[in-house]
Amino acid sequence: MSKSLFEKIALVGIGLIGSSLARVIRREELAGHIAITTRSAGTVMRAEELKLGDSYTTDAKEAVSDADLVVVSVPVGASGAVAKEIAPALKKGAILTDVGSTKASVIAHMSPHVPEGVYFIPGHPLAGTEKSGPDAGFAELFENRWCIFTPLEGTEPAALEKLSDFWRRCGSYVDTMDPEHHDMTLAIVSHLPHIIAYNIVGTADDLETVTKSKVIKYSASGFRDFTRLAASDPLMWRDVCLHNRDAILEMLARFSEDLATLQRAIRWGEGDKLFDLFTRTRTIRRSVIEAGQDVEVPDFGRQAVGRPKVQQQQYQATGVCLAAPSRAAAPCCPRSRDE
Ligand SMILES: NC(=O)C1=CN([C@@H]2O[C@H](COP(=O)(O)OP(=O)(O)OC[C@H]3O[C@@H](n4cnc5c(N)ncnc54)[C@H](O)[C@@H]3O)[C@@H](O)[C@H]2O)C=CC1
Ligand SMILES: O=C(O)C(=O)Cc1ccc(O)cc1
Repeated sequence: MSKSLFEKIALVGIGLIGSSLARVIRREELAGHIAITTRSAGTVMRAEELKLGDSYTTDAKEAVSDADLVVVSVPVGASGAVAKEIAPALKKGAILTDVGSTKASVIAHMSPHVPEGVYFIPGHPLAGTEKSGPDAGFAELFENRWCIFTPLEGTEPAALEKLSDFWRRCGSYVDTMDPEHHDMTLAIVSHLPHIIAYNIVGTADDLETVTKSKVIKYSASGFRDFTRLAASDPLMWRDVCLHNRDAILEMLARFSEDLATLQRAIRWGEGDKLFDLFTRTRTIRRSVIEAGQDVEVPDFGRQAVGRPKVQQQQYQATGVCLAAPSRAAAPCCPRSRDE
């Protein structure tokens, strides 16, 4: 039997992401021992019933002691408190990582607590669903998805390589970005779609009761797609909004401007404008489908460390540079460093 990648992995938080990790770690034999901890005794019990690990405790310090890899999978607003709690028990030489949907704020809240000799490498698997809790996870969640690291300056290359290897063996492609670029990118490709979904479903819910029953009854697939996103965990998304505030506000401002332009085109019957926009966006959908799961996130100075199949069509099709302060000022994206 081949030796495990890590002798002991501690999973702090055992919801959708933590339990999916537990399942894939077991399947791929990535750890000699899986220690599971979360703050609620009921959730720890459920994890044990599901046989997700080898040991179970609500005592986070006990779970992380002697662990070679510690993965924090809790709502981003709780990451600082969790880091503070586990810090004294972390082993010298251990890798500490997280899976939070925002990165700059997680780094700000976790890194002050990380002891000397522990390698802290923030991460974010771009994989998930609208479900939460230990029953919702599945071993295939990370397959053919990106996992982005936002390493701190001076990160030990061997530790980054080992963590990259871990995520590759979970089925993911790995990449690095700086935290601000990550947060800006995710604001448009993930956070805004969720906010729009929460808003449109809320608007429908605010309609008069008679109309509302019709909305539910006749909801077309477009509205149904929004209701899936709008069913995502409220606490997790509250935290994402509060912890990626600036990037989300920037993207919301651009979105609102574009929506006002669209509104004006509809009001004034500017059919050509509508047709042109709808044609442009259709090409994006086509390149997303063509690219399958290997869709390239917009390039913000990315450095490939995994095995990404780089797909530039999505960006090339649009020419939209999300990183630029204004689209008019910088109509093209910087090219990736490894081109
Ligand atoms: N749900 C998704 O689709 C994705 C989520 N993420 C990120 O992964 C992290 C975890 O998300 P999920 O697994 O979906 O959430 P979840 O709600 O399914 O699980 C969260 C876990 O954290 C624990 N927890 C909650 N508050 C805590 C606290 N104050 N202290 C200690 N433990 C606490 C809960 O008991 C639970 O075990 C979040 O930071 C989220 O942003 C990343 C990618 C996708
Ligand atoms: O369910 C969906 O469509 C998602 O987009 C899941 C998701 C949620 C949060 C993340 O940080 C990454 C992925």
